[in-house]
Amino acid sequence: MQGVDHLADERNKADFDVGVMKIVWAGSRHAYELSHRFSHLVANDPVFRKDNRPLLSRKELFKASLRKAFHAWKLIKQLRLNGHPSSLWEMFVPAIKAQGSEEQLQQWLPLMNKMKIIGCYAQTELGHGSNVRGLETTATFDPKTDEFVLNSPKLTSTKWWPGGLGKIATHALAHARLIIDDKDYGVHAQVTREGKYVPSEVPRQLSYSTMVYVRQKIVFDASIALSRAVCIATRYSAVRRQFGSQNGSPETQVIDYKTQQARLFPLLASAYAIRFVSEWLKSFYTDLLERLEVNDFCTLPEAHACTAGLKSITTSVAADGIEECRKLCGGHGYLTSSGLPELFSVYIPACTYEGDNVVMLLQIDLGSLVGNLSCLLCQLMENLTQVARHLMKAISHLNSENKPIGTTAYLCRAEQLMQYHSDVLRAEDWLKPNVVVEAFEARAAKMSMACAQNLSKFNNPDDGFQELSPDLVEAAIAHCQLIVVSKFIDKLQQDIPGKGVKQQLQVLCSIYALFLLHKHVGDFLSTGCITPEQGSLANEQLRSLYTQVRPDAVSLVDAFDYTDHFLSSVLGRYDGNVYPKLYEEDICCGYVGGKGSYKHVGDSKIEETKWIEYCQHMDYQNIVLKIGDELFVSKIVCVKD
Ligand SMILES: Cc1cc2nc3c(=O)[nH]c(=O)nc-3n(C[C@H](O)[C@H](O)[C@H](O)COP(=O)(O)OP(=O)(O)OC[C@H]3O[C@@H](n4cnc5c(N)ncnc54)[C@H](O)[C@@H]3O)c2cc1C
Repeated sequence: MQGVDHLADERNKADFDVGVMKIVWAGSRHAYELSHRFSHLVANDPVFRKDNRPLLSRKELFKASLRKAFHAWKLIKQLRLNGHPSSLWEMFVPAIKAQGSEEQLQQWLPLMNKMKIIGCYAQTELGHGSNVRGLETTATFDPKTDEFVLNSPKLTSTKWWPGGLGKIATHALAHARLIIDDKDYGVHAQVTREGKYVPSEVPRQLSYSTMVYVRQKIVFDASIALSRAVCIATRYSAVRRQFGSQNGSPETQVIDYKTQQARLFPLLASAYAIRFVSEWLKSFYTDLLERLEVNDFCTLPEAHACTAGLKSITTSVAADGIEECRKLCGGHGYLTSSGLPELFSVYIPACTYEGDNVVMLLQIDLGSLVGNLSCLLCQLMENLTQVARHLMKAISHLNSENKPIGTTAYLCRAEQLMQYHSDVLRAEDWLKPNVVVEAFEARAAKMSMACAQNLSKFNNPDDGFQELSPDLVEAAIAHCQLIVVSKFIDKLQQDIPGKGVKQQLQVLCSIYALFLLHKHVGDFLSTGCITPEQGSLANEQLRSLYTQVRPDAVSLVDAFDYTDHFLSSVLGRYDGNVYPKLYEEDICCGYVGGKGSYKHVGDSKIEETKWIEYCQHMDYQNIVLKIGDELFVSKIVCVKD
C-alpha cells in the first residue's frame, strides 16, 4: 500500500491555497524556502535519524543529541544559512553579548562563534531560582591575586539546573553576589583591577534585552510545539473511526464528533494565533535593538512586559495543548510512537525555565493598565519588589504627559471602557473584529481597574500585593489575551494573497477569540461586558465556525509543512497509513537472524539470532519478551530485516 495517500479525500476538500498558507505560516517566501530546504535535508541525513531514540540509553541519547547539534551547526555554516551558536546555548551567548564589556566581547565572542568553548548559564541555585536577589553564591575580589574567589557556602547555594549543558560545558556564566572589602554589592558585574566597584559600563537596560530576546524566541517555539501536536492529532482524528456504522457503511471519523472539534479546533486556531503574535514580537524586538543602539530605551519596559506575559500564556497553552492532543488520540496517543509523550515531556519545562509562568505574569506592567487611577497607588507600590517598582514607574508616568502607548494604549479610553456593555444582538455580530476587540479591551481594563482599586484599600502595599496576586494574575492574562487577539486581527489587515487563505485565517481568528470568550465567560459576565444571552450567541457562532473549518482542517495542518521525520509520529504520518505502521513499530516480534540484527536496551541480555516468540506491551516504554522459556522485561526492542 506504499504510496497511497489515505488522507487524499481530506486534502481534496480544502477550499484554500495550501501553498500560499505555507508561506503565510513561515512568515515569508524566503523563510518558507529556507525551512523547507533545511527540514528535508535533515530528514534525509542519517546523522539526524530519530527512529532509534527509544532504544538509546540516557547517555547514548545525550551523545546523539550533541552530535546532531554540532552537525546542524556545521551544515548551517556550510550552506551559509543565517544562524548563530546562540540557538544551541540559549542563554550563555545572548547574555554575554548583551552584558559583556567591549573587552569581554573581544575575548569570548570569537571563541564562542568557533565553538572552541561551550558555555552554560548558571544562575539558579538549589535554594533560589525566581528570586535572583536570594542567590547565595558569592564572588569575592582578591586584589592581591587579581582573582575572584567563588564560594557556594551552603547546600542551598549549589548551582543547579544549568540543563544538559552543565554536563559538557567548558565554561559557565555564573551569577554570584559581588563582595569587595567585605561589602556585599548584590548580583553585579564590574570591578576595576584595583578592586574598586564601578557601575557597569553596559547600560543596565541592556541586560533586560537578553531576557527579551530569549523570551520572544520561546514564544516562537511555543507555536512550533503546539502546531506539531495539533498536526498529529488532526491527521489521526481524520484517520480514526469509531461508532456510527449503519448497514455496513464506514464508521464515523472521530474528527466529525462535535466534542472532538470543540477540543481540537481551538488548539489549531491557537497555534496560528501564537505564530502571528511571535512574528509581531520578533519585529518589536528588532525595533528595540535598533533603538538600544542609539540609547533609546523608551520601548524597553513594554518589550520586557510583553515578552514576559506572552512567554507565560503561550507556553502554558502549548503545554496544556500537547497533553490535550494526546488525549484526543485516545490510547494510541500514549504510545512513544505517537510522538506525543516525548514532545510533552521535553516541552513542559518551558512553563518554568526563563521565569516561572506565574511569576512572569506578576511582572506584567499592570501599572500602565490602571490608567490615571491615583498617585496613592504609586505611593502604595513604592516598596514592592523590583518588578512592581517597574510597575510603579509606569503608573507615575501615566499621570504625566506620557500616556499609555503600544499594547496599553487602549487604557487612554479607560473611562469609556469602564462604561462598556456589548451591543451584540445576533450570533454573526461576533464575527466583527471591532466587536471582539472592544469586548476584550473592556474586560482587561475593568479587571485591572478593579485590582488597582482594591490595592489602594491596603495600608501595607506588600500585604495588598500578596493578597491580590491571584486577581493580578487574572488581569494580566486578560491583558495578554487581548494582545494575541489584536495581533491576529492586525495580521488580517495585511494584504494576504491566495485563494481562500485570508478567509481561512478569519475563521481561525474568530475561533481563537470566541473560544477564549467561552472559556473565560465568567470574566466577561462579572465585569458586565456581556450578558448571558450574548455569551450564548458567541457559543452558537463558535459551533458554526467549527463546522466551517472542518473540511479544511487537514490542509490547515499540512500548511505547517512538517516532514514525517520532524513529527516522529506514526499517528501524524502525512499519508495517514497509521495502522500497519503502528503494528510494525509497536509490536516487535518475529524472526531475527541472518543479516538482520536487533538491539535492546535494558538489564537483560538477548543474543542476536534468537527467536522472539512472544511479545507484549506493558506500558509505553517496556515490553515483555519470551525467548525460549525465559521472560524478559525490556525497553522497546527493534527488530529489523
Ligand atoms: C529544564 C530546565 C532547564 C533549566 N535551565 C536552567 C539554566 O540553564 N540555567 C539556570 O540558571 N536555570 C535553569 N533552570 C532553572 C529555572 O530558570 C528555574 O527553575 C525557574 O526560574 C523557576 O525558579 P524556581 O525553580 O526557583 O521556582 P520557584 O520560584 O521556587 O517556584 C515554585 C512555585 O512558587 C511560585 N512562586 C515563586 N515566587 C512567587 C511569587 N513571587 N509570587 C507568586 N508565586 C511565586 C511559582 O509560581 C511556583 O509555583 C532550568 C529549569 C528547568 C526545569
